[in-house]
Amino acid sequence: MYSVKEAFYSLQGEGGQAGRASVFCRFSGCNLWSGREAHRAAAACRFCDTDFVGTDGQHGGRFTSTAALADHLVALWPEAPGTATPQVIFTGGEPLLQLDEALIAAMHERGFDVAVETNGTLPAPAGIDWLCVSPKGQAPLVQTRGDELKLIHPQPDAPPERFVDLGFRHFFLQPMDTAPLGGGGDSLAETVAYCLAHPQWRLSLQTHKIAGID
Ligand SMILES: C[S@@+](CC[C@H](N)C(=O)[O-])C[C@H]1O[C@@H](n2cnc3c(N)ncnc32)[C@H](O)[C@@H]1O
Ligand SMILES: Nc1nc2[nH]cc(C(=O)O)c2c(=O)[nH]1
Ligand code: SF4
Ligand SMILES: [Mg+2]
Repeated sequence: MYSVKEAFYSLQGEGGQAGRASVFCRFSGCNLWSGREAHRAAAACRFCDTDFVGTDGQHGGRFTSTAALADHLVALWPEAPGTATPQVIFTGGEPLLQLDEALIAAMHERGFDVAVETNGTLPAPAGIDWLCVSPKGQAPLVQTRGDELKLIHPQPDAPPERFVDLGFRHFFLQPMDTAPLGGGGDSLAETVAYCLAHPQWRLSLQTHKIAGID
């Protein structure tokens, strides 16, 4: 049984695949926050910009079989000209609470590349084509390799220096959107300054928010 908050077709907004058309599957639930505002201040992850509670979003629901969820996601890919490889991005919430090798294989069988956005506190199943790890504060990091490390900045308890020797192909710093926290701070200026001073890091902007899309 898989619990999905919402599923939709959009452009990957962040990181090294920004701009790529993708089907998003947002799983319900997270191991670092309940998703309830009353619990935010005491959570292990306190800056989340996402509603991942329940299964009531667009194209959300409970899926009792791997094939049913895979077919549901494939149906969101448009009938479109051209030869672009379809991609599904599993996110959440924390997708590694639910994503398994069977679902990855089912998406591969249907011709999709599989990307994942994870907080890195749970081991990733085999077969993922693009693994994005976004560490959170002091939460123990078990996924120390992947395609991109995308650190939200600034996090006083997660300085970039701690991550530079890990096994990732790309290192991105993404400014913290403080709107979910009531605003304040200038994450963008601080992140730009850090990237200028530390060229190992590249700037990642949440381009879907700029574009006004999901
Ligand atoms: C909502 S999370 C879901 C996936 C997974 N739980 C994680 O944290 O990576 C998706 C992406 O949004 C990022 N994110 C969450 N809140 C943010 C914020 N306020 N500003 C910038 N990025 C944020 C996360 O770090 C992660 O890279
Ligand atoms: N367009 C778009 N790109 C994204 N990349 C990662 C997202 C996420 O919430 O995991 C996200 C999202 O919510 N929307
Ligand atoms: S780990 Fe990801 S989904 Fe969970 S609260 Fe943090 S940003 Fe949100
Ligand atoms: Mg998002």
